[in-house]
Formats: sequence, structure tokens, C-alpha cells
Amino acid sequence: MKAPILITQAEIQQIYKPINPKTHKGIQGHAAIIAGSYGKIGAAVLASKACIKSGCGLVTTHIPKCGYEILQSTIPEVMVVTATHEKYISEIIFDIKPQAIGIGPGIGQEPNTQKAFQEFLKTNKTPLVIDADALNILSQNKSWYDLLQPDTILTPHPKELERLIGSWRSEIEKLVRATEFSKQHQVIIVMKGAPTQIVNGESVYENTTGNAALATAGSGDVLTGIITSLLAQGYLPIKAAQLGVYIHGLTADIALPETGYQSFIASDIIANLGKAFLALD
Ligand SMILES: NC(=O)C1=CN([C@@H]2O[C@H](COP(=O)(O)OP(=O)(O)OC[C@H]3O[C@@H](n4cnc5c(N)ncnc54)[C@H](OP(=O)(O)O)[C@@H]3O)[C@@H](O)[C@H]2O)[C@@H](O)CC1
Ligand SMILES: Nc1ncnc2c1ncn2[C@@H]1O[C@H](COP(=O)(O)OP(=O)(O)O)[C@@H](O)[C@H]1O
Ligand SMILES: [Mg+2]
Repeated sequence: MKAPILITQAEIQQIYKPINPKTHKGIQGHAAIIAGSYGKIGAAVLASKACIKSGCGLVTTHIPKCGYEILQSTIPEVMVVTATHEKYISEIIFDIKPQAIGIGPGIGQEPNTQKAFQEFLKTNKTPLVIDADALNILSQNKSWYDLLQPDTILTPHPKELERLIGSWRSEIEKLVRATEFSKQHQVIIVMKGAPTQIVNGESVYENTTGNAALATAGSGDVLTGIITSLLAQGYLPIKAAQLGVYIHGLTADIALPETGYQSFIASDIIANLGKAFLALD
């Protein structure tokens, strides 16, 4: 097993594309976020806000009905499509053509949500980020792995990773299992943790930003929004994953002197996205 390649500022400078002065929202990328259920609409808010604050031109968020007013009043910049069910996503239908989709934060695992996710996977060809409950649903339905398009990005935390690839007894065994999974299903695995590692076939990349302030509810939901936004802007999936985790961690490094570890919350990641992007310009 090769040593991980560090995701350093120098590497990121090669990946990062400054904004074209002549761009407009129509060509900055349209991202879709599919997230939230009753009691977890916050996950949809966090992912959607991080998405629009990471540079894409348009964001449409698909949520259950109960989240409509919450989304529209907390993030008026984001467009909203609601499912027919009040409390959970019962079907995934929208007439937009997004350049990237992020699915999973807070969606729960209702049978109807599982069915909707399966139907979605059967036809989806749009670059995709799969997180949280969508990963949990996937790991309970392993035959659906064959429905994943090449270079789909999976963003599991350690427990979600275990559900996908099984348990491991050492870090080496974890990497071997993740590499096997990545090669077999042609997916990119963002193994979230301290530090986060990205597995893309035989290649492993290790993030160099971030700190324990990120150990707070919703920080993974925010990462899903950031990576989906970068995908929608045309970054290749592996580059979107690398730049996404780097920027996400950098926000916490920037904020730490002001917030300390304890008072940092997921909204502080979003609030510091601007400074993090400026550090790359
Ligand atoms: N405001 C909102 O709307 C929010 C909504 N959210 C949404 O809630 C849904 C459920 O997500 P979830 O991740 O809380 O549940 P779940 O998959 O059972 O994992 C929990 C267990 O995993 C483990 N574990 C986690 N991290 C670990 C680590 N770094 N290192 C090691 N272990 C780690 C740990 O297990 P333990 O160690 O306790 O055995 C922990 O108990 C999901 O859809 C999400 O998007 C949340 O984002 C919060 C804000
Ligand atoms: N101690 C830590 N150091 C650095 N990053 C961390 C630490 N703890 C958590 N993180 C990061 O925070 C995020 C947590 O994601 P996740 O567990 O999915 O949260 P949630 O589901 O609550 O949104 C990941 O990006 C992870 O790498
Ligand atoms: Mg999560």
C-alpha cells in the first residue's frame, strides 16, 4: 500500500480555478441538494447554504413539505422543490437539469424514501455526492451498488464507512478494504475523520486542514454542500473532493482563534467559506 499523498496548499493551488470575471449565474453551475426530514430540516439548510456559498450559480433543494417555509425563510437564495409527503422524501422528481446532485443529509430511512432513492439511482446520470442516510440506505441494499455511476463520491464518517465496507482491525486493513470497494464499484470514497482521507482506486489522498472544532453536528452536511457546489462548477469529481475537504477544514483553522473549539458550530464553517476561498486567490 502506497503512502497517502498529502493535500497541501500547493496541490490545491493547482486545482483551484479562480472565478472568471465574465461569468454569470447561468454558467456557474446549478446544484441540487436532496436532504432533510421532519426534525432534520437543519441538515438541508446547512448543505444548501454551504452549496450556494461555495460558488455555484443556482441551487435547488428537494425536501419534504414540512421544510418549505424553513428553507425559503432561512436561505431565500435557494430554490425549493417539495416532495408530496409532509415529513420525508417520498419521491425524487424535479424538472431542472442540475450539473451536480448531493443526496442524503437528514433524509432518514423511511421505506418510501428508500424506494425513491432506488428509482433515482436507476436513472441518474448527473455527477453525484452521496452522504449520511443515503449511504446507510445503500449499505442495506448492496445490490444497488451496481446502479452507481463511475466517480460517484461517497462521504462516509467512520460508522457509515463500516456499514459500507465492514469492520476493520487496523488502519491498514481499513485502507485495503476501502481501496477494494473503490476499485470494485468505481467510486471515490471521502473517508471523513481526523484527518480525512480520500480513496480513489489505488490512490489515497490525505487532507492537511481542519481541527477538532469540526467535531460538531452538521459539519458533514456542510461538506456535502461544498463538494456538490464544486462538482456543479465543473471540477472533476476527484478534484471537487480534494478541494472540498481542504476548504472545509480551512474554515475551522481560520475560525479557531476567534471561536475556540467549544463554540464553533457548523454554521461557522459556512460563515468562514469566504475567507477560506480568499486564501486561495
Ligand atoms: N441539524 C440536523 O438536522 C442534523 C442532521 N444530521 C443527520 O442525522 C442523520 C444521522 O447522522 P449521524 O451521523 O448522527 O448518525 P449515525 O450514522 O448513526 O452515526 C452516529 C454514530 O457514528 C459514529 N461516529 C460518527 N462520527 C464518528 C467519528 N468521527 N469517529 C468515530 N465514530 C463516529 C458514532 O458511533 P459510536 O462511536 O457512538 O458507536 C456515532 O454515535 C444523518 O442523516 C445526518 O445527516 C446530523 O448531521 C446532525 C445534524
Ligand atoms: N477531530 C476532528 N478533526 C478534524 N475534523 C473532524 C474532527 N471531527 C470531525 N471532523 C470532521 O467533521 C465532519 C463530520 O462529519 P459527520 O460525522 O458526517 O457530521 P454530521 O453528520 O453531523 O454532519 C467530517 O468532515 C470530519 O472529517
Ligand atoms: Mg454526516
